[in-house]
Amino acid sequence: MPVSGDDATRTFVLASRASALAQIQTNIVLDALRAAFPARAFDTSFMSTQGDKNQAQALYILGGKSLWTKELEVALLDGTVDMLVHSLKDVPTTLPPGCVLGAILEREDPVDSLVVKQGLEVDGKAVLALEDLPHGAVVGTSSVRRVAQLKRKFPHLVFKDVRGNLNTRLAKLDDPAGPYAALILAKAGLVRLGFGGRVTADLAAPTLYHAVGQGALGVEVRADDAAALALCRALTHEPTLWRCAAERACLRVLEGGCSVPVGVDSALDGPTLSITGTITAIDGTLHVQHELAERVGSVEDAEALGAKLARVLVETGGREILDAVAVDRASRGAAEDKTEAEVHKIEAAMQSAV
Ligand SMILES: NCc1[nH]cc(CCC(=O)O)c1CC(=O)O
Repeated sequence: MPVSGDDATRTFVLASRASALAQIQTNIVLDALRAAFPARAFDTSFMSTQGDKNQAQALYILGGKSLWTKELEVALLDGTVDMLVHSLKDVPTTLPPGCVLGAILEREDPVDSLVVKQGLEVDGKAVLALEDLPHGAVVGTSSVRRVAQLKRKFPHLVFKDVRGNLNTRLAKLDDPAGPYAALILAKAGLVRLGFGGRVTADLAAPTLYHAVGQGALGVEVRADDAAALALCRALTHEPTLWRCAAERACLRVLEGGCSVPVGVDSALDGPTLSITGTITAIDGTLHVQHELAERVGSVEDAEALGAKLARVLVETGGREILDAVAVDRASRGAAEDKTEAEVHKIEAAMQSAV
């Protein structure tokens, strides 16, 4: 029985996946709620996604679009939990009916970082940048956005998938017999997990435009849960909200998720919001980029700016790039076409992802 009303004894249950990063992020939100509302009760629930057969079936029927968040949303909507804590970049730009983003917390540095294999030297010198890596050196990342942009700027490097949670990935990197010279990872995740010391260099724009929403935490609640929404309002960091609203509106118009080669960079300078958007072909050959800046006075203004940016990108060559990405994906098999066994495999992979 969903409990959406408010009484002083209500316990708000925060939930996320059970990965180390997800748990740390949930605890960040928990600490913020306890600090702001010392008289209220909060609890956490960490959901392992070794989903039972019914859940796997449900995921299959729902399609592969938002596997990251679907299972948690089922628990949110049925009232088992009250607040879902996500890395905002993993949250689809359109939420299911009945779910809303109640809070967006202050963003960590959204840049991607270069992490070089421990002790790696080239010509007797430590590697401090992608430029220092020799022809054919293998860089690990599973993100099409990172591969597309970096192939274009560093054609001498080879990009290779790397899977597993952060510890596993770093172990694969440092394995003397392993193929990787370096990895590209979101700085925010490294810092939150206590691996900030492994960052060799930040790859900020214009070297690499980060993912929409990267570095920010989002809290998803039931749209009709006025009490949870009121608590969330106290956690929201307005400058992060405006920047992320613009970034997400841009991606929403481009109809992409985290698996399209779309990069952004945004800044709020007084009332002026500026946002750069990029779309890059998977092989790095084509690239469109545009920057808009406007005075904004509301989240709606920020969203309008992001949507306008998307239209400019589409009209200046972005449409052709995105269509080519869609064709490429279809040829590799759409998520909707996957068998239940394949969905299980995807789930297991996500479970181990950071
Ligand atoms: N897609 C995985 C993911 N989702 C959120 C983060 C890191 C935290 C963040 O970007 O907010 C990561 C890891 C990475 O991309 O290196």
